[in-house]
Amino acid sequence: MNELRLFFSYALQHKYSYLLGVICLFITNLLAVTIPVYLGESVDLLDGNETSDYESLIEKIYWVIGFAFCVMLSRTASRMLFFNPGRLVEKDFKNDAFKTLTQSQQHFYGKHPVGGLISIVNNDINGIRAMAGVGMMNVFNIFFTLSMTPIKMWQISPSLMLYCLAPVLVSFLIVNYAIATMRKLLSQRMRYLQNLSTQTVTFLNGVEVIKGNAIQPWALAKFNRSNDDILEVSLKQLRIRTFIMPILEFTESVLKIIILGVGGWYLVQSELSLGDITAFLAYASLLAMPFMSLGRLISTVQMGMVSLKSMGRILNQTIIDENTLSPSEKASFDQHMLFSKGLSVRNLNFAYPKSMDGNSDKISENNADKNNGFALKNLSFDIKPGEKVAILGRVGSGKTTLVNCLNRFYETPENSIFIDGYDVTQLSRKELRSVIRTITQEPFLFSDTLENNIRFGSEAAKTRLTMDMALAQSAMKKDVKTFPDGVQTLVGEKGILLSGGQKQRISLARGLFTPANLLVLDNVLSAVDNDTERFLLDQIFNHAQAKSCLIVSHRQAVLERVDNILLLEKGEIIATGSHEELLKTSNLYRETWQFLQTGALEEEKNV
Ligand SMILES: Nc1ncnc2c1ncn2[C@@H]1O[C@H](COP(=O)(O)OP(=O)(O)OP(=O)(O)O)[C@@H](O)[C@H]1O
Repeated sequence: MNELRLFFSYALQHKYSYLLGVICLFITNLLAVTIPVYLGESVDLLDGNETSDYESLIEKIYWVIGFAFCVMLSRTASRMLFFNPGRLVEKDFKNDAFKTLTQSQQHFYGKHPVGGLISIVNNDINGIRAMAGVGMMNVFNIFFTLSMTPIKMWQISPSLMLYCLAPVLVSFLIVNYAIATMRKLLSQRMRYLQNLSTQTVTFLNGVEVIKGNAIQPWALAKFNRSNDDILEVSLKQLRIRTFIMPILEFTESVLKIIILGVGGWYLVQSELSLGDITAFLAYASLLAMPFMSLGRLISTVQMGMVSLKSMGRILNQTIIDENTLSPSEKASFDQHMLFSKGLSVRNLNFAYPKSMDGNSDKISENNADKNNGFALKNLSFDIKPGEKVAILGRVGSGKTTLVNCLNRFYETPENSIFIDGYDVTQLSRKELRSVIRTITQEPFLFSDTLENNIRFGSEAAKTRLTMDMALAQSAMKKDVKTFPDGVQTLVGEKGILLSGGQKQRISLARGLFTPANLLVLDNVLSAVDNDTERFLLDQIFNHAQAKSCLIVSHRQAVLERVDNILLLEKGEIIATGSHEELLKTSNLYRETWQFLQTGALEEEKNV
């Protein structure tokens, strides 16, 4: 969607408010151009110096006061009627941007760093708000003033009006040139703000690394450079802005001089009265105002367009997340019965999009060298209800990639992964994730209480576990007793107040708490000791609410206990079978097993 379409798809939701605002602006301008008529007539009455004119003068003064009061009311109303939608449009854009960001694919985040996205939602949005509020108001205000004021001036003296037009046009051309320069600076400034925000997020995320390696001077220098860029461009903007306003004020003064000079000449020639000149002077002020607003309007629109372009990068992503099964499939589809036959993977191939250069059609060179560009190649296997399956493979063999394809964290290829025969790409992510629950390799905790971190995403009504049971099953009960506020303890940003093992176990508790048919555990037991590991495995295998389990692990205790093992090498399944079968059929498995046993013996000796 182009920028203007995107803008109007939001702004037009408030069309009635805008419509009322336009009516108020029309009334405001009509009254504003009527006041000089009365002022002129009053001055003419004064000029007449007749006692009989005094009553008419008082009457006209009352009219002027009345009109001025009405102008005040209608202008206030018009501002509210335009500014409120501006705020509402801002809110809607922010909400939709956040919603889209929560559904964006992983490669989107590869192209757009989080800091930059935060800056778009927090800073760039101001441009859109201004365009929807003050911008929209100025469009109509300028149109009414510039159409009504010259007509009134023309009615008094066409030639004097043409004289007045000349300086206005000259200043308009100068201002327009200045504003064209502003546009470049504006988009530069937004880019710099996004850079600074990205740097801030990156540095704060890695603050421990910065402190640990004593590289504060390096980080500070980088931060300062970005900050200097912003300062430089802001100062340039400021210089142009401070130059525009005096030009417009100067134009107004020139206009008045022309009116006094040329109008004075017409007065001497008796072509105009003193009242006409007074009215003209009042119109000159009215005319200068829209030209000032015109400058502001152009810059508001330019800023808005730059902001809409940034926002469009978020909102214009095509995220299809709905059930797209055919009508006949839908007829037999029952969400509650899903996974009654289990999961099948058939000839699954997957290549990462080339993320950093923005060309998502190309595959990642990282993998291309190793496996013709594919991180997963021709994988086929099944997980039946109740079955426990393990994935074993060297570092970088594609284990996490497979996990992320199963739950569609990545854009899973069509016709490759099926649940009960339904292609997972035709199910909504919500449907899919109510069946497959994944606990990722890097546990992520929200800055909230421990209990909330476990409950997040669970539908309380369905779970048969109490918080106490979830804590017991994830071996967290003892730890929680030592926390000052038990399960209500705040865990800090990303769980900073907890140990690595505690974070892993809380994330495991989160997975166990919410029922699912297939529990996928991606290397989640790496930070726990052997005894805890055995305890956790017992809980997972015997008490988990899930019917089936897929565990990425190279732990002996896992490999011995699962029904089936998939041995991955460079993205391909090179052997599959139970532990006993693989010991007989796969050299690599046998070697790995011997290596694991040696490692375990060493560990025991060290203990
Ligand atoms: N986001 C990504 N973009 C491009 N390539 C990636 C991305 N993530 C992983 N890869 C590459 O895909 C391959 C498989 O990675 P994956 O993370 O699936 O391996 P893994 O078996 O889980 O490794 P580990 O045991 O270290 O977790 C690796 O070559 C890796 O460099």
